[in-house]
Amino acid sequence: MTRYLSRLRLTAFRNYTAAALDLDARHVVLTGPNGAGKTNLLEAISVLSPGRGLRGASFETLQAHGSDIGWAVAATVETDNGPADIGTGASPDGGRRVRINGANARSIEAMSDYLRVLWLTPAMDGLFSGPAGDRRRFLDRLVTTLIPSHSASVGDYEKAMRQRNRLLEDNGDAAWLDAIEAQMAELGASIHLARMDSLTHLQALIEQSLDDESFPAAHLALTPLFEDGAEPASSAGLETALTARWRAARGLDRAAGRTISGPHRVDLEVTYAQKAMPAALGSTGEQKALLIGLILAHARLVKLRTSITPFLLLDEIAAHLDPDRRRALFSALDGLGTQCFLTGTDRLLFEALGNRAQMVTVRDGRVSKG
Ligand SMILES: Nc1ncnc2c1ncn2[C@@H]1O[C@H](COP(=O)(O)OP(=O)(O)OP(=O)(O)O)[C@@H](O)[C@H]1O
Repeated sequence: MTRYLSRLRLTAFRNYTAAALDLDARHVVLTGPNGAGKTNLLEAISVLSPGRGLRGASFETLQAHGSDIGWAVAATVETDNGPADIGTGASPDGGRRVRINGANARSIEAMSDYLRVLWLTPAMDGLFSGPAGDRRRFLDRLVTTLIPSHSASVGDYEKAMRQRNRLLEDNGDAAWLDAIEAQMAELGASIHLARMDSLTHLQALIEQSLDDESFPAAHLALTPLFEDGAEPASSAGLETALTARWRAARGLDRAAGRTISGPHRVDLEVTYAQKAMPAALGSTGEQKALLIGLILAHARLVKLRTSITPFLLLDEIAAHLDPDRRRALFSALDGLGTQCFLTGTDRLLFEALGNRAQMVTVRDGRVSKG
């Protein structure tokens, strides 16, 4: 059976006061005017996974303005082993609560046993040639969908780095700096290796999509750029290299007020048919087609490595594609065997999906079927 969301409930989430949606296993098309709440609904699904969701927003911003009830998102996931009720929301300490089948769960990572979520949004348009941060977020998202604890490791690394920056600023104790840099190096090396491993697997699947004319991602190459020019041979080698680099850079980092180099600065070189981006980029529609090819490869990878078919959230994608590519997208989504959530302002864009999708109208933070 295809895993699917059969029910979704939003409380005090963005522009939704309270909304409930019952769904069947088909794709879900959300249509409605600008500002209706379509992306917010996708974001609600995305926060059912580790990390901060598809906008990368802090949890406070998810809270509906003017509401004194804490935000919450709950869903029922239908699986081969029966339905599972999962939910997350604001917790009094400013973090988030996680509930699975009526009990509190230790962390959001536990949710990954029930669902994995991937998305493609207009904010990812700069993935190939925009700022490095966009590619880092993509990379960490890639790893998190395969190794759910990755998101927390990145958080721990960043926390340790902030501590280091504060210690440098305060001219703190050198032994403390040694200890924090050692902790950063251990976390940084494992984060780096997980990224490289996931990227290698993704690249292999990208290359296998050769026959896909509509989404010709097969010629796309994502290659890590190393600050030192070459990748260290082992995790231990990387830890040693990072520790040495940070120790040597204390003066420079103190002057800069931040840690100038390390795994938090990694970037990817993106080429298409061996040509560098952005020169190799075609039209807006062709770029979208490449991004779709990439996300489809990502979805196949998650399915292959975790045996959990991920839910796919595609925000405003159909509008950029010509009718042939739209049809190809819909059949590619069918081929994945997952429930996909698509948004758009124009219902006609989804006509070719016929009854393979259920239509949902979104208006002023309210949802209705049909
Ligand atoms: N915390 C919040 N509380 C209340 N409203 C919010 C909150 N955060 C965002 N909004 C509002 O939610 C509305 C809907 O946003 P959303 O991005 O979901 O629209 P959309 O239907 O995807 O529109 P578009 O077609 O323009 O992309 C916006 O008007 C925004 O101001």
